[in-house]
Amino acid sequence: MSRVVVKVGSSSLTTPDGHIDPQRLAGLVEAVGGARQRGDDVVLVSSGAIAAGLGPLGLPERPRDLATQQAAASVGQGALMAQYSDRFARLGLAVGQVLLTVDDVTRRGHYRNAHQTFAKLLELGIVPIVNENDTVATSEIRFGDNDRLAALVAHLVHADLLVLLSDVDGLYTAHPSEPGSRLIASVASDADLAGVDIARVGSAVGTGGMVTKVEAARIATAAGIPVVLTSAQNAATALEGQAVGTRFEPTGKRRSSRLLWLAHASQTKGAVLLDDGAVRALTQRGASLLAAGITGVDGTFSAGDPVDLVAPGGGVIARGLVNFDSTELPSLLGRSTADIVAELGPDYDREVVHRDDLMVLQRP
Ligand SMILES: Nc1ncnc2c1ncn2[C@@H]1O[C@H](COP(=O)(O)OP(=O)(O)O)[C@@H](O)[C@H]1O
Ligand SMILES: N[C@@H](CCC(=O)OP(=O)(O)O)C(=O)O
Repeated sequence: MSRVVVKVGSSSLTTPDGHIDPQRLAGLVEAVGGARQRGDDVVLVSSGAIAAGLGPLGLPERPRDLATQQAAASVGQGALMAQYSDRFARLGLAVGQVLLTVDDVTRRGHYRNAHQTFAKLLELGIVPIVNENDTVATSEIRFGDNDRLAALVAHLVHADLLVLLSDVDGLYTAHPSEPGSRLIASVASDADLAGVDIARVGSAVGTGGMVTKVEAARIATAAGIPVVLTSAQNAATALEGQAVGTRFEPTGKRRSSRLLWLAHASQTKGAVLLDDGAVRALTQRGASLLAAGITGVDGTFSAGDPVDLVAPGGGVIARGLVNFDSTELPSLLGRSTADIVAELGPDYDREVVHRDDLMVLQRP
């Protein structure tokens, strides 16, 4: 038995006039049902809320402004879930809706909660259907694309495989309409992507084209999870474990899920500027960040927010969840914790960023 996260794009589920395509949705549900019958756990990450809301709202194309996107998502998400519930019920399977925002998975308490929600749903044999909570997500807190969301969910649920389904049957050496472009069957490392052209955007309803899919594949494979990228028509074949589309091999090992979200999903609210000693302490010794090694603060943030940690040269060397508000930090800069506690009391006996809440992105 294995655990699979399947992500399906808007273009594979909806018609150009902004409605759900019932046949294609049913085909996907059949494929997922087959995997469940074999005993596999499946989490479905489904896009299509905005695209499926266009028709009912009489919108001719994907709106550009956030408020109308949110309204379309609100209508479309309900329509999608209604069809999924109906189709899965015909196979004797129950579905559970999970709508996530970035905060749900980066803040410590919320993250644990999301993890437990998935564990319980899977234990009960339910097929979780995940999307971003588009209706409440503002531009600052948005993932914006479900490819990366799926990679992070795959890591969160300890998946054995991530399947990315699109309207194209795999990654090509250049846009599939370019003469001479060829399907790439296997990607073992970044070196195999050298010279591959993924710049051209995809369908009118999809968001990221190949760029976000390759990025998602990088996140998942770096965390030890293989990825298969293929078309929705090939869903059953991919779920049966047969070679199809493009397979990305794992390049790294599993690490703390919450920190993976922090590095790849969160939008930082500001930055904390470090001196050379602090950079060395973080990158070489895995230490926590103390006020003594901080030279400045940028932006407005509250305790608990994700921030960039910036080296003297300007490079972002890490991300972390900060334990102080941006208004509190300036008076603490360069001071030892003992000195701060002596003046301000035991409440101030905390690291600016604890090492457990910190992800080093690059070593100088
Ligand atoms: N090198 C490439 N190989 C395959 N597809 C590519 C490539 N470069 C760009 N694309 C485009 O990316 C599209 C898939 O992305 P997108 O439309 O966002 O899909 P989805 O809605 O499934 O997320 C393909 O249909 C294709 O037009
Ligand atoms: N959350 C959005 C989808 C975002 C997205 O990544 O779309 P797609 O590129 O079609 O996978 C929605 O449901 O409309």
